[in-house]
Amino acid sequence: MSAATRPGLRLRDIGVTPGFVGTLVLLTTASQMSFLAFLLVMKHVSDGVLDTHNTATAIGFGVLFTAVVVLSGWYGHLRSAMLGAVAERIGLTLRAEALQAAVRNAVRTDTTKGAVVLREISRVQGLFASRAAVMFLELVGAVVAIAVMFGLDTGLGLIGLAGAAVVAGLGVLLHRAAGNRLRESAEAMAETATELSGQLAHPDLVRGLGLAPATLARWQHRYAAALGKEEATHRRVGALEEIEKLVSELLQMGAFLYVGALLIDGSATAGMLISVYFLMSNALHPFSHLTHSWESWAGGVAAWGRLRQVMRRDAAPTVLPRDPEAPEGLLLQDVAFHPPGRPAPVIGGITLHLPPGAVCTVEGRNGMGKSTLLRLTLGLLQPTGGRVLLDGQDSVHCDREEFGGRIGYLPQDVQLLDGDVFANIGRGPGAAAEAVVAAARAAGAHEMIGHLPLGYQTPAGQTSGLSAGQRRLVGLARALFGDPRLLVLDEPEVGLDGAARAAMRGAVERTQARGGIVLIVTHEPRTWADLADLRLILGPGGTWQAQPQRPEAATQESDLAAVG
Ligand SMILES: Nc1ncnc2c1ncn2[C@@H]1O[C@H](COP(=O)(O)OP(=O)(O)OP(=O)(O)O)[C@@H](O)[C@H]1O
Repeated sequence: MSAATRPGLRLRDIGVTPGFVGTLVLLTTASQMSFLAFLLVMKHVSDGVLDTHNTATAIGFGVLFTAVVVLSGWYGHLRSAMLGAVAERIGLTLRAEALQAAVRNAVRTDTTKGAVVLREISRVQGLFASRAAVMFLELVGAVVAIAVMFGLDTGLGLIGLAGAAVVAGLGVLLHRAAGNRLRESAEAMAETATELSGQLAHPDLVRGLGLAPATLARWQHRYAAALGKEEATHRRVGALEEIEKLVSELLQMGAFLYVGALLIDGSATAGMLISVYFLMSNALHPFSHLTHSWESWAGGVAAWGRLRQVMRRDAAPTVLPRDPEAPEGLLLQDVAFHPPGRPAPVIGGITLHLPPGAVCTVEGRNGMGKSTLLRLTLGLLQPTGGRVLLDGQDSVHCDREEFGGRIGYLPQDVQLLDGDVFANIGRGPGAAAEAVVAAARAAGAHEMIGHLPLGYQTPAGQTSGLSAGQRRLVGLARALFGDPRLLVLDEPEVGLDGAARAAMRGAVERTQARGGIVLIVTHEPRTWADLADLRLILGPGGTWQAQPQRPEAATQESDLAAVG
């Protein structure tokens, strides 16, 4: 079955609708028009005032000027508020969805992309928050200003046009000078910081093996190189920015002098002389603003593209209804996993039915695909062929929250999340206390937790002082929380003492007795031999073999397993 996905992230999902863009264009045009009206009125009125010395007209002119400034400010405020709302919406809605896609991406590719996705979201937010997204609209103002300059005098229009071309050209130069260097050096710096924090996450190893000086030296060397590159680029960009500013001012002054000459010549008015300064500024500044915000604009657009890609490729799969024909329990129907580029599949078309109350051990040498099979069963990995159904519900095309509630999973490397022991067992801080304690008791962890300094309130994250065995027991309690229908244990016996092993066995027995299904990856099949109904043995190249352990169970439940 192919993974049906949503059409992907669109601009309208974050509120950038045609209506939104239209309103932005209208506000920008209105602001430009009011500026233009102001200029024309100012020109005529000031020429009149100079001739007639009429104070009332001068006051009227002042009032008009204030009104236009207030109006433009109001338009600007409205526009900022609209853009701010988009930035906020990106933070509120996109973050959750994009992070879920990042988690799916991380599970699929075995990488940690969450932090990268967060950075991409911040970049897109920055695009709107910094107004860089609407810098292009400001170009309308430049076109209008140049057109008015042509209307006043062809020579003046040419000065405006040439000035805009020079500033835009300098912008291109500026962009070339910065090129990808700023982004590259920022990425190099982020990479070195990530690498360092990755190494510092294993302080015992780094200190114990005396790796600290080498680690720091390597980091310092790479960091200094990235910093040097960034500073050189900043210096170059800074110099070009200064040149651009100077050229803009010279051009403005040039236009002023040109109209001054026309005035002396009698072919221009004083009003025109005053207007020309504002007109030049309107003709040049949008280009220079665009240049200065180019990095954040280009960065934001590229980040948007990458975000769309992640969200399209790792969009939430569509939820399929339960298959009414499917039998109760866990059904693996011709499940295969053949990653591209590999000569043979990791999992080669397993068909298996485990009815309620069945225990199955999964065996095989290192690298034979045991963990991959568990991930396929849990729906964390999309099979390249076949499907997995738990009580008729597809494990990939499901409501993850609902499906996750029916699953208990104890991975090989137990990761406890930030928060206390209670929140970890209860899969969140709002769980019912009785259910959390019941799960802890079932895992044989209740007493151990009682002896912790803060009991169930003991922090359980990475920095907690829980031992590896204690973490495993808390992990088992989390797996048993809510009496899951399917309990999946990845090498559960590793690193546990006698009492903890007994608790683990007890948990399997109780799950079996209440009609749950248990899947155990193990390198010690004998530990589970008396409980297992079925042994699934994985071999190289996706080969597999299913051996029923209890003939009576196999005959009673004729479809306990199909043998491949
Ligand atoms: N998403 C994936 N893409 C490509 N290859 C993968 C993917 N997931 C697993 N594999 C490959 O499948 C093989 C089996 O890995 P898996 O972790 O399932 O083995 P295992 O039997 O659990 O090993 P061990 O006993 O050492 O834990 C490995 O070679 C691994 O690289």
